[in-house]
Amino acid sequence: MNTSPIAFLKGHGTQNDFVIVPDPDNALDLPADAVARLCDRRAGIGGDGLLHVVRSAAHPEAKAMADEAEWFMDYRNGDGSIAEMCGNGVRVFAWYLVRAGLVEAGDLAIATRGGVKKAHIAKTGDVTVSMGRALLPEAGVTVSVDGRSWPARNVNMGNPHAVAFVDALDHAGDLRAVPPYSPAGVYPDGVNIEFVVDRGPRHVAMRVHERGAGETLSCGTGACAVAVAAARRDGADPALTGTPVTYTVDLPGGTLVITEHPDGEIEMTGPAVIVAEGVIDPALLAR
Ligand SMILES: N[C@@H](CCC[C@H](N)C(=O)O)C(=O)O
Repeated sequence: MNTSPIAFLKGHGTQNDFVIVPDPDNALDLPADAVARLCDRRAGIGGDGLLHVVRSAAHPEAKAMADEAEWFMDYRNGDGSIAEMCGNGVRVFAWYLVRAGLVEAGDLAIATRGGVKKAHIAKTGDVTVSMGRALLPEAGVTVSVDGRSWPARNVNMGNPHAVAFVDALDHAGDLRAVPPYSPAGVYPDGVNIEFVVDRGPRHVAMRVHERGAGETLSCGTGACAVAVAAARRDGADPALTGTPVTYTVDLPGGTLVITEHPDGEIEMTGPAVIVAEGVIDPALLAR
C-alpha cells in the first residue's frame, strides 16, 4: 500500500489530457480502480488517461526493451484499463522526461506495450514520434449513431480503431456511450472509433470515441489511423509510389500532422504541454 504523498504532474497533447505519475522504480501500487479515481474529473485530478513513468528495467512488461529504451510508458485509460499505445501520451511522456532533466531534448527511444517508439523532441515541446506501421485487417465494419450507419475501416496502430467517413461531424451525435458497431467480435478487446470529414486536399477533421475514456478532444493513434484510411480512400499508398504522404488532421483540441513513409512507417508530429504539478494524497489511491 502507498502511504507517503505521491508526486504527479498534469499535461496534455492537443487537449488529450493525462495525469503523469513518475515512479522510476515501479514502487507504486496502481490498480485499475486507483487509476480511475485519479482520472476522475470531479473527485480526482482528472484526465483521459494516466502516464505511469517507469524505468523499463523495473517493469515486468518492459524489461526486455530495457537495452533499447531506458523509460517505459505504462499507459492506462481513464477508466483504469490498459492500452497498448497512446500517441498523444507518448509525446507528453517524452516532454515530461526532458522537463524533469531525465533525458536531453533530441532523439529518444521510449518503450511502450506497442513496442519501442523513436521520438524527436524539440526544445519547444513539439514532438515527432515514429509510430510504426498500420495494419489494415480486411474485416468490414459498420458503425451506427442516431439511426445513421457508415462503413468503417479497421485500422490497427498497436491499438484498435474503426474509421468512418461521415458527411458532418455532428452526425456522430453524443459520444458518451460507445457507438454500436457490427459485426460483433471484430474487436474482442474494444475499439476506438473515429468520425472523419474532409477539410481540403490531404486535410481532414475528426472526432473520436476512445475505448476506456469516452469522447476525447484528441487521439494521436486515432489521427494516424485516420490519415492511413484517408490515404487509401484517396488512392494514395506510399509503398506503391515511393513518395511519402502527409495529412493534416484537425481534432477538437488541436492539429496533428501525420506522414506515412514508403516503408510503412507513420510519423506523428504535435505539441506536448505540462500544465501543473503537485502531490497526491495516498488516501485517494487506497481501495
Ligand atoms: N488517446 C490516445 C489513445 C489512448 C488509448 C486508447 N483509448 C485505447 O484504449 O486504445 C492516443 O492519443 O493515441
